[in-house]
Amino acid sequence: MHVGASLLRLCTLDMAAPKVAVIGAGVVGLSTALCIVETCPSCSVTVLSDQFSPNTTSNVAAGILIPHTYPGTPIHVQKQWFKETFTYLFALSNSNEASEAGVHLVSGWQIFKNTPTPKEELPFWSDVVLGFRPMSEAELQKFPQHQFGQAFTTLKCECPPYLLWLEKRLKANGVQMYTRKVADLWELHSEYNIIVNCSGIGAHQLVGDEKLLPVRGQVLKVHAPWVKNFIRDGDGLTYIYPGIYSVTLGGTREKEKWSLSPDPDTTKDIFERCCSLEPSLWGAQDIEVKVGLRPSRWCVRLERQVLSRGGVKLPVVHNYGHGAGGFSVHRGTAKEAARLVGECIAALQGSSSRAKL
Ligand SMILES: Cc1cc2nc3c(=O)[nH]c(=O)nc-3n(C[C@H](O)[C@H](O)[C@H](O)COP(=O)(O)OP(=O)(O)OC[C@H]3O[C@@H](n4cnc5c(N)ncnc54)[C@H](O)[C@@H]3O)c2cc1C
Ligand SMILES: O=C(O)CCC(=O)C(=O)O
Repeated sequence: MHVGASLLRLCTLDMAAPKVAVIGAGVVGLSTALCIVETCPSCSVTVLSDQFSPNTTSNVAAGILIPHTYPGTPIHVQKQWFKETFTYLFALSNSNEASEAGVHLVSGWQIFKNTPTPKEELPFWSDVVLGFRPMSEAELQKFPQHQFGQAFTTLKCECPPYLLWLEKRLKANGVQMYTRKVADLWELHSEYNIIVNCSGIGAHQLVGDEKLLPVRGQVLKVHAPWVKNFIRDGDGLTYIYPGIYSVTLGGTREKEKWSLSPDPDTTKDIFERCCSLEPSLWGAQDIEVKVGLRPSRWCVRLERQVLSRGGVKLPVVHNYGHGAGGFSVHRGTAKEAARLVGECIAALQGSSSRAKL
């Protein structure tokens, strides 16, 4: 569209009902869209995504709420994001929607082969999860290779049902959802007032973010309904997370690897590592292999940006780069993104009333 025509079009967009496009339908995009409609009921929100559940990275995740640390984000901010997410999902797990949303409490152990560092011994999230305490000698007898451990109760999302639950909530709030690959944020400027970028690893190409890199993860989903407790090796590589329908066994963390093809040798290695922690898993059945690319970054990109081209301005809120912890912090970052959308609306309303004078 000609720049002059788009300027005119932008001016005629109704600022009483700002049009917001959220790019991405993973846990971050859907929860951000939901927070926007909750905080700005007059907004008209549309989700645009080239893939929806079941074809997102978010579908591959174990969905456990155990934060990963973003070195470039202050710890108190990360704790706030985690706390808001935990509080939100705890209430959901305690409601009559818990089974549909696939959200439940799960108890278990994080174990260490060597004495942990002080940060590992008392992680920043220890007073957010429930009942965090050192494991007793009797509990540690289950893990003869490990010297130290922590017991606690946290939450887990069964990821595909949780994403569908979010989609259902969005539809009930009048949010439109369209399959569309966005090649350039500017292609949306004549239709929307504000763009919210929740494209996960897709942001590498969409906004050319070279600080955003994939960390490939392979996991197995197995049928082992007798496994009730989670087990996480403190090195973060080997984990067992029982869910409602399957147990997730992990994992791998392969930096800058883009392949989505499962690797059979890795499958065998993951299975053996998990069986050495929980020998009853030798009896597990129906092994399904999944691969996802964690959108990893030094810090989550959660900020406002105003793009400018030929005198036209396009407000953008970025919310991507959640790496290995998207489920753990999604609600907290979605709330902050919605607050930033509110700031964009206030700025647009200010400039449209100035233009009328
Ligand atoms: C094996 C594995 C296990 C994990 N386990 C956990 C866990 O237990 N707990 C936890 O907290 N985290 C976990 N994670 C991390 C978690 O999966 C991610 O942090 C989270 O899914 C990121 O969500 P997202 O919405 O940003 O990305 P995605 O789920 O990848 O969603 C991005 C969306 O953007 C869309 N998109 C991208 N580019 C474009 C474009 N140009 N135009 C239109 N649409 C576009 C995609 O189609 C997709 O819908 C795990 C990750 C992996 C790989
Ligand atoms: O690290 C964990 O324990 C949870 C799984 C996860 O977040 C991951 O594999 O990225």
